[in-house]
Amino acid sequence: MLVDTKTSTTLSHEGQGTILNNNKTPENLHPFPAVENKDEWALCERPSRDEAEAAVRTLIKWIGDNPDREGLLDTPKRVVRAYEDLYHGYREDPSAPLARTFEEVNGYKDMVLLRDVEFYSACEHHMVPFFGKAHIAYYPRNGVVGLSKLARVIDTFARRLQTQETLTSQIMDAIETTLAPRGVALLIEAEHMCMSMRGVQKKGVSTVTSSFTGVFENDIEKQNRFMTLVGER
Ligand SMILES: Nc1nc2c(ncn2[C@@H]2O[C@H](COP(=O)(O)OP(=O)(O)OP(=O)(O)O)[C@@H](O)[C@H]2O)c(=O)[nH]1
Repeated sequence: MLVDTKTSTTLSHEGQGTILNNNKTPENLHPFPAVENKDEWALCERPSRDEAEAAVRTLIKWIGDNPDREGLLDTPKRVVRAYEDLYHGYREDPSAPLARTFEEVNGYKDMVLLRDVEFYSACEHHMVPFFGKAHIAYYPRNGVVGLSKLARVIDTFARRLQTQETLTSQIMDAIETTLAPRGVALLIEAEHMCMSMRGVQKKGVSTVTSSFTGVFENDIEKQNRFMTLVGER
């Protein structure tokens, strides 16, 4: 939640109480914290669009090109617009898509599994893409959630600077705390371009992360069933 007066800004977010009194207007601040559970997120002040475009011009010069040549003249504007799209997760509340559940599902209590949810993210070390598929399952407790909403939660976290491990934990935490199902299973497989197009240059490496809670953690048969269904093609 963001509360503002013209003279002082107070920000708070579920589990992340931080007060900021610095005479900033809301436009100067990101609505959701980039850093979970740390006071550092209060430092996430948003520069102006002009400042962001100037930074892109600087990077163009840094790589050795001329930002004033015709082909690059509008590039800073395009890059800043593209960043708004690529990193839209910073402007979204990850718990919002899960707020609405459907309770009348004719007593359905078995596993709900979404396989092959495509996602695109960027690693926080090099700001280079990593992308792949997430497989997510849960056992309902008090109803089910719209299928697209799970994919939205994945995207909200993916569209921030990430590590694959943090992405995995954040998706799990959001589903656990908002939906409180009987258990969640999540497996993410991804290729990191920072390993293939630069640096060590190993193409086709698939990094796999996983997380299990509730019945998936305690009942190995349920966990195995999830893994089998994810592996079956
Ligand atoms: N654990 C983890 N590491 C990642 C992820 N994305 C990128 N990395 C790694 O982050 C590391 C950063 O290492 P540094 O030594 O600080 O950076 P670097 O000199 O650019 O490293 P190289 O990639 O080896 O050239 C690299 O080993 C990347 O492969 C991720 O999602 N999870």
